[in-house]
Amino acid sequence: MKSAHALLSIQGLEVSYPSQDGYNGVIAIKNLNLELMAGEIGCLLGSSGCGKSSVLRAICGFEPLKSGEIFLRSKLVSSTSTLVPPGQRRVGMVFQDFALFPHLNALENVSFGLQHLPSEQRNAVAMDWLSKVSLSDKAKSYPHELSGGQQQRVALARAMAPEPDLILLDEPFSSLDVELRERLACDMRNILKANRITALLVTHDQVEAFAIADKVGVMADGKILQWDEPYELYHKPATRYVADFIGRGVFIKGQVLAGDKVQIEIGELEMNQGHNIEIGKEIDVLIRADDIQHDDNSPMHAEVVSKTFRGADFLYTLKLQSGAEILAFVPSHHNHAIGEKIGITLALDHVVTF
Ligand SMILES: Nc1ncnc2c1ncn2[C@@H]1O[C@H](COP(=O)(O)OP(=O)(O)OP(=O)(O)O)[C@@H](O)[C@H]1O
Repeated sequence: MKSAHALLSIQGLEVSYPSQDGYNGVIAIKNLNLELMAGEIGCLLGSSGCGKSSVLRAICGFEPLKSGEIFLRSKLVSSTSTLVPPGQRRVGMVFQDFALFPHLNALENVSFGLQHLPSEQRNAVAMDWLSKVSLSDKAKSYPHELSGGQQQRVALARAMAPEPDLILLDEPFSSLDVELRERLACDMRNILKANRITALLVTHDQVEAFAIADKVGVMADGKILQWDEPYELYHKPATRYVADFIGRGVFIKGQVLAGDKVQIEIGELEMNQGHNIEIGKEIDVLIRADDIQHDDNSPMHAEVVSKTFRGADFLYTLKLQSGAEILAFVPSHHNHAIGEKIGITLALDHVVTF
């Protein structure tokens, strides 16, 4: 159902590409629905080839639709018989490689989309946007004189300056260092929110998606499997694929007990969503790395099978008595050897079962 107040509304979107031999086409997007309210930041999250960029291209007007409709501010911009040209959609775009004009300085890059304004006003507006992304002092710098993060902020200012209704961001952090990404994702969210900009981002990186977006859609094979707030996606994944894709975890076997409980090898858990499951039934229980706590005093032990040092913590793979393996994040001052048995406790809030 299309909401009258959505800034962006996509209904039943299908996009396909012709195959190389010209016969059987590739269906890249299948019956995709999504809505963004004004000021909301959405994100499409999925692995390579799942169709994220095809959705952005369809919103921009670069792809004709096989079926479905796209509305911007309730105006039909794409359908099988309508294709409003990209330049008339009031949609801004920030590309993976930022695509700044190398021969123009930061100010000129930002003023590029402001040709309709008299030159004095154009400069003032561009300077104002540069200051909103904290780059007033770099107005005269050329892209090659700016760091990756600064180039990205110029690209964002350039996209925001003409005040589009919607900004699309295609993997905006992928060319930057891993450490930088999380901080910049947080900065970008603050800039977008401070300027009440509606944005849709695509990424394959969950940390980025969660740091920036109000709503995240997990995509696979041209479909959105779940569109939800990050907290809900993490704690209440609707499908096994989503549970697997989000966070670090494993499934271990459990048996349903009376009173909506489930027994797993390392304890008894209360199910928040397990009603109507027949007692005695075997189910899979998701145990994430952050559900397991290391505790030297715990009587329950597991053997360290492998470990990855991540700076602040280790990601341990631990073997239980049955041979089943679980993951655990353990503060990095607890440096245990492979083969050692360490004490663990279960600390689960939301039990996810399939
Ligand atoms: N121009 C094209 N011609 C034919 N097939 C295409 C074309 N563009 C994309 N595809 C196919 O459509 C599917 C979705 O591609 P898309 O680029 O939307 O995925 P993506 O999730 O953005 O991937 P990535 O994260 O790698 O950029 C893929 O199977 C891809 O091979």
